[in-house]
Amino acid sequence: MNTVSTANSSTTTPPAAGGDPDGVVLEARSLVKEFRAAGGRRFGHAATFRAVDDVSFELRRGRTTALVGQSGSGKSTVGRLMAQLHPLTSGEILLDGQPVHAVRGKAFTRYCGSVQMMLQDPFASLNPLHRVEHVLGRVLRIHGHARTPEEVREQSLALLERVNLRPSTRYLTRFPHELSGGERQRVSVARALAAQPRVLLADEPVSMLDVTIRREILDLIDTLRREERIAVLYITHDLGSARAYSEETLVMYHGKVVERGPSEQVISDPQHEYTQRLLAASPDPARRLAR
Ligand SMILES: Nc1ncnc2c1ncn2[C@@H]1O[C@H](COP(=O)(O)OP(=O)(O)OP(=O)(O)O)[C@@H](O)[C@H]1O
Repeated sequence: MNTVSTANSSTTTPPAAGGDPDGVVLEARSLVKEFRAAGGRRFGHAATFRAVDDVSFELRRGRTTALVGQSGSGKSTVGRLMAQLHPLTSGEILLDGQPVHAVRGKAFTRYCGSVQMMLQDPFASLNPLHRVEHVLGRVLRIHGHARTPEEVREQSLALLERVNLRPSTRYLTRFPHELSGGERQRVSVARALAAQPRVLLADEPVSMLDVTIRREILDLIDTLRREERIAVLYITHDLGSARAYSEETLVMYHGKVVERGPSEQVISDPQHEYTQRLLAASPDPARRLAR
């Protein structure tokens, strides 16, 4: 599959020849996100709740960074900020070193050409009225990777092969309800790949799947990371898979990153009291998934 840079947005510039020596594709700098708090106004001002508080990190080519934390710690909000689905309260997101301002319209489409998001619920993220060929064809056309029906079909089949949905011709004409949960999530991966992105934001991509299927999907994402040099943000509450599938782990608590470092180190020797509690609450904190 072609992994050409698609950073042709007016908000971005392509990397310098040879690329960033550190391989940084997408960077979060001091991200803050406040939501209006439930319960209205205080002291005459709208009360706000800070879901993300001064979060910074870098996503590098061919590497996976895990964002872990308990429910409500702010992980998904970080993912949505990086995907440009929420405006920032403050802070900055940089793609190829260039600030990305809250993008809409065509600029948003161009941003999605570089940064794709994958959600945990494949039932909700795939339109039940559309066949797989429509789902993939739409993305291929929007990003200009296929134009004619023949090109769309050929590339869609190649994408299905890439995510191990074989025979691909059979999957092309299926509706989401004709697929298993794991197959649906493979279609979600294929849809993300159709944009030829350089960054994949995977928000709990396996939490709704049967345990037996989880590893298959995580292995697939890991293969793409390695072979296509995609930068992956892996959002999860599962410390075992963060350890197995990411080089770096960030631990979030109440909107802040309280600990970060090489995954092996963070999970085998946590320094922060919250990470220690998270590990203690994990069903098998010492678990290490075989690769
Ligand atoms: N659109 C919104 N409006 C108001 N509050 C929100 C909004 N989105 C998220 N929040 C709040 O922000 C906090 C962080 O939510 P977020 O979904 O980022 O957590 P999370 O760590 O991803 O949790 P989970 O693992 O359960 O998905 C929560 O308290 C949530 O209620």
